[in-house]
Amino acid sequence: MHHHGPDCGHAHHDADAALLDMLTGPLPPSRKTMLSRRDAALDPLLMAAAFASGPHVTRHHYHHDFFPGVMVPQEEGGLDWTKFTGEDAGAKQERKRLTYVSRQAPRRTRVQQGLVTEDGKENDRPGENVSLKQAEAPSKKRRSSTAIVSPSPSAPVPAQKPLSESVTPLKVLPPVEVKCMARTRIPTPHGLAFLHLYHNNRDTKEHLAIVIDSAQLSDAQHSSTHIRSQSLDSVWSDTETDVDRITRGAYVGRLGPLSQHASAPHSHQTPASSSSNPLPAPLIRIHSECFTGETIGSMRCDCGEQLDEAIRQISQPVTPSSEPPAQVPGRGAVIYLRQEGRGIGLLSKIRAYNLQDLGHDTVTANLMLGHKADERGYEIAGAILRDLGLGSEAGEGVRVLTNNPDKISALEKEGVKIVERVPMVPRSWKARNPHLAVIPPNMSGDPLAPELKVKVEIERPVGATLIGGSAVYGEDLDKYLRTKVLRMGHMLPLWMEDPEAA
Ligand SMILES: Nc1nc2c(ncn2[C@@H]2O[C@H](COP(=O)(O)OP(=O)(O)OP(=O)(O)O)[C@@H](O)[C@H]2O)c(=O)[nH]1
Repeated sequence: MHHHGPDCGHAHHDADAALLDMLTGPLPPSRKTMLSRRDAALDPLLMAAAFASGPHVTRHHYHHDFFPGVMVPQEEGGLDWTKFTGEDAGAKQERKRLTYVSRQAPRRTRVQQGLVTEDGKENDRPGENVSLKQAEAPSKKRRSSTAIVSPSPSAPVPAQKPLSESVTPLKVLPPVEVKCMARTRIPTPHGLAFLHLYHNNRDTKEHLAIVIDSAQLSDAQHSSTHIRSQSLDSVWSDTETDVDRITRGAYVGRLGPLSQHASAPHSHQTPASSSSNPLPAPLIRIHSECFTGETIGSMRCDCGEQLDEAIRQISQPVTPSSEPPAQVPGRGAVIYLRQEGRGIGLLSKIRAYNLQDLGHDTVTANLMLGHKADERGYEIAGAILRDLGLGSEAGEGVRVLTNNPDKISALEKEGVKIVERVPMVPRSWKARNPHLAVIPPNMSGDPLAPELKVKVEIERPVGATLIGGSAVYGEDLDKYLRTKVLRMGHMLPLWMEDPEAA
């Protein structure tokens, strides 16, 4: 922090002297090779140091005029010194020079505007509001001179804007938009998936859709039952080639050295035959990122197994209602949202875990840290589902894998048509209480007999997506699951407390 005391900048400063010494003094023999003189590059620094020790220039000016951004790295035109690596960027590209540009209106104008009083003092604007940016800055008297980096030294000098203009009012957000940037085939232990990466206009995170629909591999034609991204398959520019399209994943069928069919743009117009579609509605899950549960196999939560289980269940073959019934590949998607820790982020979640170790539950821990129990949003998920043609009002709707009633209502608010909720019973509960493994047939399109289901789920081979495989069981996990039921209304039977519940 710099100061604005009355003596600021006028007195002799030891630091300035030390700096000058360092720049101009003879180097000790031992340092000669380590710190060689680079006079040209240091010129502006020397000037600044010299000016800073002069009688009329304070250290305040020194920082702001020559090194804007020393204190406020995000300052417009400032250099972000937090990213300074010490490497000589000029070695690779043409050296960029610091140029001094004043953004201040002439004094005459400033006096007229009441910015400078007769006695020569700079004033704050009368009656101005302090913008957020100013509130963060150490001084309200910030000058608007700045140094910018060429090559735009001759950029027009903008007149000072009235402060009211620079105070950003709370804006109504534009409608959420998503664009699928790329898609690729991913083989998983449960079967084939197409990973879709999305960008959006709300945050800078790369949200994902794991689409399971292996039928589109063999069928080169676009069918209304295929789960395809409209934004990915659309034409992005007049000049894009088939290779561009195929590279981002806008192809149909299977991609191979001898099979390259760029997809055609399409819209998700519901075909007239949608009511006669014999397939069960696609099964989807909206999953929130959980580094601990998914990547390092944490047994504090059930996130890892939920992701694995969702991909497994969606991949299960389904039986169409047509005659004769024959199994066809399952289809659906996991929308993978980058909202770690129910939206509070990994750092806060780690702190929350420590509070949980002190005896608080997951909801209280969040509240103690100043967060809500759940800070997630589902607008982006809604937009991704629309882009994939899933759950549209006129279409077949979706079946949703969840126990969380809030998620169901949030999705319905986004206009997602949900025809069924499919519960996610924790594997460890099913393993200890086989009754739980029997899912009523109307709750799932899974035709497997209950006995077979239990066997598949408990003895399934360890998948690469879940460290520790099916052995997910522990005190922490049971505590977490109990809290989800009791404090967040998750729709699961608490069978340990109440054997009847199962
Ligand atoms: N803040 C916090 N987040 C957690 C904790 N444990 C897991 N999470 C996060 O919770 C999210 C998963 O949410 P859950 O509440 O487990 O399940 P859900 O998605 O709401 O509900 P289901 O659809 O039924 O699974 C992930 O983002 C995890 O990182 C915790 O103790 N504290």
